[in-house]
Amino acid sequence: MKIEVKNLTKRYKENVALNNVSFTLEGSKLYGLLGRNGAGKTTFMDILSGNILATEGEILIDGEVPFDNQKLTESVCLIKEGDNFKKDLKIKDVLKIYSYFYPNWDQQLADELIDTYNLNKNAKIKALSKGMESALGIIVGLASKAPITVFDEPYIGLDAAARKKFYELLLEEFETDNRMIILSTHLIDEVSLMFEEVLIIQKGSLVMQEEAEYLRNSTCAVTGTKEEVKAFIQGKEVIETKELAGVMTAYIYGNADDAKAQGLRVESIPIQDLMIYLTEGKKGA
Ligand SMILES: Nc1ncnc2c1ncn2[C@@H]1O[C@H](COP(=O)(O)OP(=O)(O)OP(=O)(O)O)[C@@H](O)[C@H]1O
Repeated sequence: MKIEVKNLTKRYKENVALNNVSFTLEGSKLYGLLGRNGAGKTTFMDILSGNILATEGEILIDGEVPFDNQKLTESVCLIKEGDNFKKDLKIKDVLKIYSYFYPNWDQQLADELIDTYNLNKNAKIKALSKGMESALGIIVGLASKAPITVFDEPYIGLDAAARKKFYELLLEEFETDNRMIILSTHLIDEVSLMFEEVLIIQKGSLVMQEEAEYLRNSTCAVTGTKEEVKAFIQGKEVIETKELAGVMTAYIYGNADDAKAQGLRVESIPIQDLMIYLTEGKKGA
């Protein structure tokens, strides 16, 4: 499916959550939607899911506006950080409701995942721990088989092992199904290797949209003595430098194969560090 975001603005009174943002997402990819607190990520996901209206501009899904459009809302499954389900329902009721709503619902997958996450189908939502409720969100999101599935920080309260399971499930999903998944997360280091494309939003504006592979190949971190690194980065496009006890690391754009020949250590830059740099507006050396 194709999502076209055109000059999208959302204002809450004087608060501008999204400011004239435009971009396109297309095909079955795992998108990472990143940004600091309050950047506008959730607002974008709410408009995409047809939950709220834009103030100006629009989002088109395969050419149509999602608000009040049942065909499209059946194609988009948004799982939020919490409060996805009514507290008085039982897990089995939640599964039934979602199975009616999503035409591609996969009951077998839902049942398998209920076992995987050790949930009791007869338990009420209000009796679940935070982690259990998050697990149910993940189960519903995956079993919905919605062509566009959006996870907004879906794992509050989930421990590291349960999160790892979620990442494995996401990857399995990609091997077997054609669907676009948008994952918004602050745990970037845990998932960045899975992203195929990364979007970074800062204060309501898009500051970067790039293929993750390109990011990995077009930037690098070079480490060595302060003198060596300073000499090496002369004339290069530097993102950031860090120095500790005479050892310097420079994040630069471009290929640094020649740095290895000079005895410098060359590594890739964690996407999390790029995000912090881009959203803090730090200057390079
Ligand atoms: N219902 C609302 N009423 C007023 N302001 C709102 C509302 N929802 C969001 N905002 C504001 O819009 C801006 C963007 O919020 P949003 O929740 O989209 O950010 P976010 O990137 O999802 O943040 P986080 O990573 O903390 O979840 C913030 O300044 C927020 O205070």
